[in-house]
Amino acid sequence: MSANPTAAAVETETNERVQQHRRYLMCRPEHFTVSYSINPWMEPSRPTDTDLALRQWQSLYDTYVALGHEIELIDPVEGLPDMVYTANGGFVIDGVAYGPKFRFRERADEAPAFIDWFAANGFEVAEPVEVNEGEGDFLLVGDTILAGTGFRSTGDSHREVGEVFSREVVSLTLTDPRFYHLDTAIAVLDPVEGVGGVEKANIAYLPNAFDERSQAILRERYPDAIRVSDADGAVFGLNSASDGKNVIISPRAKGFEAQLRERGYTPVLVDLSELLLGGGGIKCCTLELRGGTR
Ligand SMILES: CN(C)C(=N)NCCC[C@H](N)C(=O)O
Repeated sequence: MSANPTAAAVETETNERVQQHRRYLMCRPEHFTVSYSINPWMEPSRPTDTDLALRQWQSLYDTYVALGHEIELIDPVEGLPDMVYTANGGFVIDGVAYGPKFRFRERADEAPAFIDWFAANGFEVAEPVEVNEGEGDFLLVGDTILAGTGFRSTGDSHREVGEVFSREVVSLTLTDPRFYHLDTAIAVLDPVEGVGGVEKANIAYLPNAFDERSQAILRERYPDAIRVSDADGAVFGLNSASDGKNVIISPRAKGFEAQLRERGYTPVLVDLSELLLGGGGIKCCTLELRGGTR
């Protein structure tokens, strides 16, 4: 413990992790396969095992349920093997769902499926004009939206998402094609704004996934962030889901697991190795539903 009373108070406070309830949208990978390549992880010549993908996905689902979270399911559509990655299906705050508009033709038909689901389940839909891949590239940290660009969502979608939600949007540029969505390079650990103007929201991130300007922004805004190693980033360690206390991560991200423990979080290990063949992990299979009627 530090001799400085202020620092001591912060240490104590940051180690008391409080679990928050979550409501997530997921999609069973019944049609999962890799039949095309739109990211460096996808190799259509490599066989995939749909049953294994289903079992691994089920363990993620069961983990969320065991932690007390609420899961909604969207029906998988044959011929849309990437639909399991529901994080790309929209971005939802206060019951408003900003719909996706996919970069690649291969995923374009997922957009109406997600938009119809939101409309049928009590969400107000904001139809997108600009190319954006939902919560894959938009992360809510406190009151701020961190928005990724460089590979998928456009800079214009950052303006659009800001208009839809009337919130501050901070644009960050990804530079490494392996980390083509923001949720591969940043994990939101404490999404809720602190009390009395104190910003308690914190993140973990992979500095080398970003250009210099974005790294400087992240350093300045989140001086207390966990910076993960390239090795942990390369196994999609950051593609994780946090409820403020439990952080669901890949069992391969050993260093990140230790960093989380040091900060008082509880890492929960779930292996989605088969879904990684499509270029997605835990967070990709998880879309947070904030607000809405239920
Ligand atoms: C963590 N990531 C990257 C996601 N948010 N989504 C995964 C999308 C995978 C899909 N094959 C694609 O390339 O779009």
